[in-house]
Amino acid sequence: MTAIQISNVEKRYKSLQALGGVSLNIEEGEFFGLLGPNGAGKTTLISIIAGLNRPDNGSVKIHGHDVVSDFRAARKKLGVVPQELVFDPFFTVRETLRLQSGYFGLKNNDAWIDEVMHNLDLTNKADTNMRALSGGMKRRVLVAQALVHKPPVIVLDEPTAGVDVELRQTLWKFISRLNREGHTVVLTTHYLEEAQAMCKRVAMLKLGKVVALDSMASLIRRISGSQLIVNMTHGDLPDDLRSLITHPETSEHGKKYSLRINEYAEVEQILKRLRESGAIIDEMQLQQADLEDIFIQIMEKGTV
Ligand SMILES: Nc1ncnc2c1ncn2[C@@H]1O[C@H](COP(=O)(O)OP(=O)(O)OP(=O)(O)O)[C@@H](O)[C@H]1O
Repeated sequence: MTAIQISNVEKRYKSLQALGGVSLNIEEGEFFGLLGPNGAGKTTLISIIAGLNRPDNGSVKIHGHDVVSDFRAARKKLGVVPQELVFDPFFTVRETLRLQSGYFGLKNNDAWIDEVMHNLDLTNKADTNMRALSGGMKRRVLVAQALVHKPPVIVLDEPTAGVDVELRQTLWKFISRLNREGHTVVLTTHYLEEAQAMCKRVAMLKLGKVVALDSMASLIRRISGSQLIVNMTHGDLPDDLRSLITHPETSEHGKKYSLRINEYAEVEQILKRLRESGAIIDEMQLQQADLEDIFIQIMEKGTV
């Protein structure tokens, strides 16, 4: 079944086209990444998915329920962790989670609330007032709140922005477990390493349009080859190797270059040529292409 069906969604803020006809299908059980630079339209799309913002055109369905015409049913299937920390400061953590359960008509939800708190390392803060929590702890509650009704679809809008390593690990462990148990997860993040580690498929948005949509594996494959980074204390790159330069870098000691290589055998050839030319290599590094390289290429050139 399709977990989230986004069909030709358009959204305009006065003269600004925030979303220019976005279509995407996210299947049940996927771990999906929604990536893009600031202002690409990710949060606008998520707020439309969450039913908090209306599209000017197009539609979104969660497990077949339209987020506008069938809002209540769609909302039950969905847990959204928003980017901004907004809370009622007068309640404790447990009260906040009970209230949220009540919003979904769930009574006697304490066993699950306890489990969620335990998995997010919140148990010892259960009776603490929200206003007394640190930012990172508040973010944990925000995640817990999104999960109180065990939604089959979980959407996280930059859940790790400004949080420490410990929370990241706790959060990813729990979210991965939920994904393994069948929950669909949609994630936006500016930490591309995180997206590369977690997401099986990604969409990249630019100025409100989908500019790439593919599995992580084939996106990574699309960018050809790796790079050999050499730092030379003596000599310089021979002319016949200059066409391999991806970007010259400045180095305090000697000359530093990143060279494009398509297969490892080429490393040997390059080193041989450098030796023949009298260059002395001080430092050398082999770097695999990663999601960040692809992201930069797609955002700059529109394709890889
Ligand atoms: N309520 C609003 N009124 C007017 N313009 C808005 C509003 N919300 C968003 N925008 C604009 O719409 C565009 C898309 O914003 P959006 O927040 O969806 O991007 P984003 O991809 O989530 O960015 P970020 O990575 O910075 O969170 C931006 O140009 C933004 O300034």
